[in-house]
Amino acid sequence: MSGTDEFDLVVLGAGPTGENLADRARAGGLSVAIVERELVGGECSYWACMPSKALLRPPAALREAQRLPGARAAVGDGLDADAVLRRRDDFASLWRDDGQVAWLESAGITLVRGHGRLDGERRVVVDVPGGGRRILTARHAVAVCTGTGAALPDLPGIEHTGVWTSREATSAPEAPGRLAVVGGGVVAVEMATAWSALGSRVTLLVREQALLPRLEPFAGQLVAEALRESGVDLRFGASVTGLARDGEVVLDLGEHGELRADEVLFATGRRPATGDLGLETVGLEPGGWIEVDDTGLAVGVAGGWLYAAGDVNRRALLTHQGKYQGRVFGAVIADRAAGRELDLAPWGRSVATADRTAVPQVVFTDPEVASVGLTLAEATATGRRVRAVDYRIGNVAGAALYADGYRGQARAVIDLDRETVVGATFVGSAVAELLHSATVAVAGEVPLSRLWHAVPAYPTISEVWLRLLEAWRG
Ligand SMILES: Cc1cc2nc3c(=O)[nH]c(=O)nc-3n(C[C@H](O)[C@H](O)[C@H](O)COP(=O)(O)OP(=O)(O)OC[C@H]3O[C@@H](n4cnc5c(N)ncnc54)[C@H](O)[C@@H]3O)c2cc1C
Ligand SMILES: NC(=O)c1ccc[n+]([C@@H]2O[C@H](COP(=O)([O-])OP(=O)(O)OC[C@H]3O[C@@H](n4cnc5c(N)ncnc54)[C@H](O)[C@@H]3O)[C@@H](O)[C@H]2O)c1
Repeated sequence: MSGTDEFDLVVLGAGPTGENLADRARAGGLSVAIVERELVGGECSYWACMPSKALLRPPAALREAQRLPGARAAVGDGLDADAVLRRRDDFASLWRDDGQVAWLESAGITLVRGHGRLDGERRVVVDVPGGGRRILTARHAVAVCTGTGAALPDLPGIEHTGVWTSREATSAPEAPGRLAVVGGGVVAVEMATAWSALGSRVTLLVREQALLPRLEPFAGQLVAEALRESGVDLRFGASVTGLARDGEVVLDLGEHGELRADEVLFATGRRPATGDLGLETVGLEPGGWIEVDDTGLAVGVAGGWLYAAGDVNRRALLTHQGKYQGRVFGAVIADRAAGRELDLAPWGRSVATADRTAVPQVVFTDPEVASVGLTLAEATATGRRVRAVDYRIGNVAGAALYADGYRGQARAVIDLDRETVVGATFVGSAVAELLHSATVAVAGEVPLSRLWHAVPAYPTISEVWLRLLEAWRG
């Protein structure tokens, strides 16, 4: 079967980014087709954010109750792992996308199932399930929102070993007895936390000397301390040099000997899903990240018709940031098609300014890590005159009430010339919900003189804001 269809916009990939971009372009008056080769909803819904957070939330709730005399006795110390896994399955919609397909229909977006490839300017060829091709042409634009897959290191034996990537780590039906995790980034620490709580004996193998290297150093230190206390065997400076499976997995750790485990998760970063996307037909390098300007236009492609949004452009590999780009770029595509004027000033409606200076992220470990904007090191590297102010969150009345022995740390990075907050990091229980206050301060460039008037309620953990301001004033 083959056919040609014309739409104003063709979107490749129906993850959270593609869905939002298609929705905003449709709302702006365009006809939109979206091409998806797997499940509508993308990585986030089925093998990333949703199932991982569903695995992490029950152990977090249990730990919180265990830290409170009176509640501790009521919850005991066990976790019902089967119930956690069943709830995870529900949050992954049992790996079915009917709900999201219905949403696409309600939004008036045409779904084309199959693997899509660019075929020159404003043309997409889709290999449809069951054979055959469908050709889509775009009157105005094509948006690549194809996301990423797990990046595996090039190790002897890896292709025959049956290793876990983030997909297996978020969808496994039961906890392996022994789980080795390779990597020290967000996926590694979240999944080590989850599977350790679900009953696996976890060994975390970190090539570097610290966890979460892109965040403030105290974040990785506090998470490392807590992982060790929860029984994770955390090894820094450990590199896997080869591996094999003989019933169990045998990891060669070079001079550090070998490690045996039932499964091994490689949480070693992401690679863009652009290897088989026809990028060579539009003058871009297959397999590479697609660099874009602040309106989403691909750099190096003439004619102003190719956009890329979400993970695939490498600006910020986070669902909320992909959705933000989807909202901004989808509206830009509709505005350009209609000849409407754009608002290109920093923080204008047509540019994704926040990607550069105000990206929030929560790492759902115990303790949680919530951060936004620049770390002290990043801010210093930009040439700004900055100063960090720090405070122990456990000294705030709200935190002491929240949990006995509350451990946590907060830092605000202050721009000394503008007297605004350019970055903030909170580590501790329940800090995730505190983060948006910092995001508003950073994105809004709220002067410190005004933040004094943003009074945190007593006794909440958010009083840490007051303590940070006091630390700044001295
Ligand atoms: C374990 C894990 C946990 C995470 N947790 C969080 C979290 O808590 N919070 C957070 O913000 N982020 C989290 N992330 C990151 C988040 O998953 C990504 O940032 C997000 O999924 C990116 O969305 P996207 O739409 O750009 O890409 P994706 O979600 O990867 O979607 C891309 C879609 O394109 C489709 N596709 C690819 N190529 C083609 C093609 N040629 N033709 C047709 N379709 C194609 C794919 O099938 C997929 O459906 C996590 C990531 C991992 C791995
Ligand atoms: N809660 C969240 O927001 C959340 C959760 C999970 C993932 N994510 C997103 O997904 C992205 C990917 O996460 P990730 O943890 O896979 O990547 P990452 O880039 O954060 O971390 C990768 C880690 O693997 C290590 N590594 C790389 N190659 C290696 C090798 N050959 N041997 C040993 N170690 C190696 C790196 O040093 C690093 O510590 C992140 O950028 C993050 O934004 C977000």
